[in-house]
Amino acid sequence: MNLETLSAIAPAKLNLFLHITGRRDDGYHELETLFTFLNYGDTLHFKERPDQEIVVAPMPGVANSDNLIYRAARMLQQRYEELGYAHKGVDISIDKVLPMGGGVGGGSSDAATTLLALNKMWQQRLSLAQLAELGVSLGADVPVFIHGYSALARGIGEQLHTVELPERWYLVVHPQVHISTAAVFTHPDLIRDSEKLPEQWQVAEQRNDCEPLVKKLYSEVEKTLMWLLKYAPSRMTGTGACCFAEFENEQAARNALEKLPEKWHGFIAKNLNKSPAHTALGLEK
Ligand SMILES: C[C@](O)(CO)[C@H](O)COP(=O)(O)OP(=O)(O)OC[C@H]1O[C@@H](n2ccc(N)nc2=O)[C@H](O)[C@@H]1O
Ligand SMILES: Nc1ncnc2c1ncn2[C@@H]1O[C@H](COP(=O)(O)OP(=O)(O)OP(=O)(O)O)[C@@H](O)[C@H]1O
Repeated sequence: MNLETLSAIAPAKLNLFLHITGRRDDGYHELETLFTFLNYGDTLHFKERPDQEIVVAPMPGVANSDNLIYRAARMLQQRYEELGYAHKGVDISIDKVLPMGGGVGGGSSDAATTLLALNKMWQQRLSLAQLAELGVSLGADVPVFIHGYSALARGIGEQLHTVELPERWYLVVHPQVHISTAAVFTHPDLIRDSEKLPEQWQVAEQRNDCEPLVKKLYSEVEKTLMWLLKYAPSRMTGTGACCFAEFENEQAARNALEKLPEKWHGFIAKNLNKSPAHTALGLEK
């Protein structure tokens, strides 16, 4: 039997800005946020199995049944079953480099790459729109990773408008604190009443509405931002903890990384308008 193998990146995302414009009755927040992808992320390896099993390599700190990779694979199998399409089982291993709870969307990106890669292995039966609809129940960030292009997101992050952004270099720093997205979104002091974006806007003039609260709760995040701001314009991504500084070229970003205090972890990456997962899997919009 010919068992197919496939590897693909699950890239990090940055929220170049994040405004919270309201709260829905179900507790989810309405956002206006600008997503771009980085040429840096986890790598997932898929190998078809002769049976129907889904076997995901253990991930420290995450129970197998909670692993978004497992949940995405199982969800896709079930959808295929409902529609009467054939599918196989799969072994999935991962080279994890993205910090968990870091605000760079690692779990959502792993889930999205799993959906994209398995749908490709199983003859592309579902469209990207169908995969995004499936994926949003795994995480609010999954749709943008399925969409695969830099986007302004509205709603809870699932209404996506493709944008073309300039390519820049980023120094992304993880202050080595774990921040729960749910804890930030349920905090009474979170800013939740930002004005909607005007017709014309500039990224530099925007902000991350979670930043004041997270800086107050986690002094390491405040210290990280103060340190980065010495080198370049800087902001937090998502609900933290990672913060990023934006540079015109790679060398300037590297010069700053060389001076990074040892207690923090940092990496350099370039943003990409097309997700490198889509490039790796040969997917078009
Ligand atoms: C903050 C962002 O990272 C911005 O990209 C995302 O919106 C968060 O996406 P995510 O981690 O995939 O979020 P989910 O796993 O769907 O939700 C985690 C928790 O965050 C809260 N949440 C999330 C997204 C959103 N628009 N409003 C929310 O209030 C919910 O209370 C939820 O319990
Ligand atoms: N494959 C996975 N990779 C990472 N985290 C996972 C995975 N599966 C489940 N999780 C759980 O999801 C939590 C959030 O992970 P994630 O890395 O996506 O956070 P994040 O970067 O803050 O995301 P976001 O920017 O979307 O808020 C982790 O703490 C972990 O318990």
